[in-house]
Amino acid sequence: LAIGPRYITERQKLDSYDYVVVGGGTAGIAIGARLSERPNINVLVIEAGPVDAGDDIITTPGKVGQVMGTKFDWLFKSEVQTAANGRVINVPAGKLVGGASALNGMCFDRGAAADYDAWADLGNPGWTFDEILPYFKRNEKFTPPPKEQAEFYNITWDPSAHGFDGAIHSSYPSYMTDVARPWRQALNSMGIPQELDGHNGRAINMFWAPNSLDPVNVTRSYGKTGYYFPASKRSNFHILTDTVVQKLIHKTNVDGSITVESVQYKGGSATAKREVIVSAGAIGSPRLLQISGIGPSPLLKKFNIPVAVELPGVGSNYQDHPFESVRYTLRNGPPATFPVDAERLYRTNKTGPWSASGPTFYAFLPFPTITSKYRAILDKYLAQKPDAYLPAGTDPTVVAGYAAQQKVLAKHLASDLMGATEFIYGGSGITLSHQHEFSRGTVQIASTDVNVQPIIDFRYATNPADLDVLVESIRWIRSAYATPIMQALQPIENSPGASVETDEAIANFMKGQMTTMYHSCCTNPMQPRELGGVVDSKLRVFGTTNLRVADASVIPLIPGTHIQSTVYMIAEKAVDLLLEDFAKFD
Ligand SMILES: Cc1cc2nc3c(=O)[nH]c(=O)nc-3n(C[C@H](O)[C@H](O)[C@H](O)COP(=O)(O)OP(=O)(O)OC[C@H]3O[C@@H](n4cnc5c(N)ncnc54)[C@H](O)[C@@H]3O)c2cc1C
Repeated sequence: LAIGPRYITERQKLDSYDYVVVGGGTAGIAIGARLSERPNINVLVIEAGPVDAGDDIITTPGKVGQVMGTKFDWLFKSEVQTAANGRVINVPAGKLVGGASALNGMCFDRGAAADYDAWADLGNPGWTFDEILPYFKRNEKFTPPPKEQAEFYNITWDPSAHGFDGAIHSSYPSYMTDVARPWRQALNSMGIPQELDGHNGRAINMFWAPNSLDPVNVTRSYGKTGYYFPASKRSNFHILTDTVVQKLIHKTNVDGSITVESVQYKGGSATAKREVIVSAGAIGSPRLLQISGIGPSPLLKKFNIPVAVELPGVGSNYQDHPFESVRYTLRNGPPATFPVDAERLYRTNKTGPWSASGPTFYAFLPFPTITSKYRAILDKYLAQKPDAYLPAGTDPTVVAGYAAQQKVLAKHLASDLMGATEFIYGGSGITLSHQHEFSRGTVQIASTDVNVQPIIDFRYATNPADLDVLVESIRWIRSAYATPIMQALQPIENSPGASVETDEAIANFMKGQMTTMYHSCCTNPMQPRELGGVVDSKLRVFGTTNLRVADASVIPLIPGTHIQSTVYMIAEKAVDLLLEDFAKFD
């Protein structure tokens, strides 16, 4: 196997590999790297983007957000959001080794147990929280906060829920401000408890969660550092960078199933002896399947693509966490802190604001905590005809899948064990985001050319039940600011403003604001085929013999959390599923 540098040119490529992974992003690089830990396996990862050169905008925590819009971003844009005031929304997506893990805000939390139990409820054995916890832990290398920091902020954690020798560092930044203390106290005064740890299945109420942060170098921990670096030293791990996969080439078997024979890219192709894994992300994976003839036949026929496997679910079920902000001025708030000399502090001793990225303190509130109207809203939602707000002409299997999701979602949302809305306090206001939107979007090719961006339609707020949840969430924020603790800060609501009072006015405000929290997922749902599923519970694409998908696209229901650690968990579990079948292909 041994050939020179691990990131290779077309000429150095082997004739075939045990596994070919399409997309070296968050999930893909993890899968490729983990497989290569077995010396008897060789693996090729093909990534559209480069290996970054340790660019400051990627590695420095305080610079999060600055990679968007650069050469490391696919620069996608959404369709006009007709139900959300006709806006076009940027949809950033990583185009480099490590994918979105190099772009993201470094929040490293998990969903509540109910979020994943809901996946199992949809017909996916093996995916309850208890069953997937080992894979979350396998990915994580947790460093608890120092004692003084933990005591000052009351940061608590449950050691049994963390991994300590995984690939991705999780830790707390040394730089924190105390601006959220009154908020925490106010929520406590409303009877909302602080959980021991969001990582242990109780990512509800209030809790602390770490960032994907290397505590020694105080830099981003991501796909490149955690998985690519160790793998690149192994002779059985190869990667083709700056290489966009155009198509999966397959043959049809006597039973009608297909076998992928090779993976085609500009100037060449690669062959897998065992399996091909598509990990091109929530936009890239359905695009590649559709171009390759795996998808809804009406769409494929529109582009004269022969239908290899009729799978109406490919590109359906698109979910995200739309977010909005409510802005306040605090007339008696804490004095503003000026991050003087942030650059010098970071460069000299890795302290100061540049050493910190995303939030670490969260409130994910169950629906019954947010509103006493939760039952009425859920009943109204359950009474909807399943296809009432899906795109016209949605395939009956996809409608059946949505009907199953309606029941599962409503059951869990009625409990105290699933977060319905996330609230992040930032001093001058609250960011709130709907964790389980009822609307469903689509991702559909616009061309047979993989370099043409597909039609990305969130379809935000197309289901009016989403607005019911958001209106109640705004009302809840107002009730939190009405507590004596928050009133002592003398808040004035600037936006939407106290005059925006009726349900209709609040809903209108939301429609004009909602935008992506960058959690695109669910476009190749893991669900039974008769429910519009694309992969089974072992991530095998229905109707194929050697093709799996493993990335954010296989999530059936978006969990109430920032989703990167969930994607890493999927990748870690995918490796075990692949290895279970390793011998089958001998
Ligand atoms: C700006 C931003 C901020 C975020 N913030 C957070 C956060 O703070 N916390 C959190 O938990 N989550 C966050 N997320 C979400 C999380 O990072 C992503 O959901 C997750 O990383 C997606 O992983 P993935 O493997 O599905 O896709 P990706 O990581 O996007 O990987 C897909 C890879 O496939 C490659 N690819 C696509 N098509 C092809 C092709 N045809 N040929 C070859 N390669 C291809 C891409 O270039 C990419 O590298 C954020 C996401 C973004 C974009």
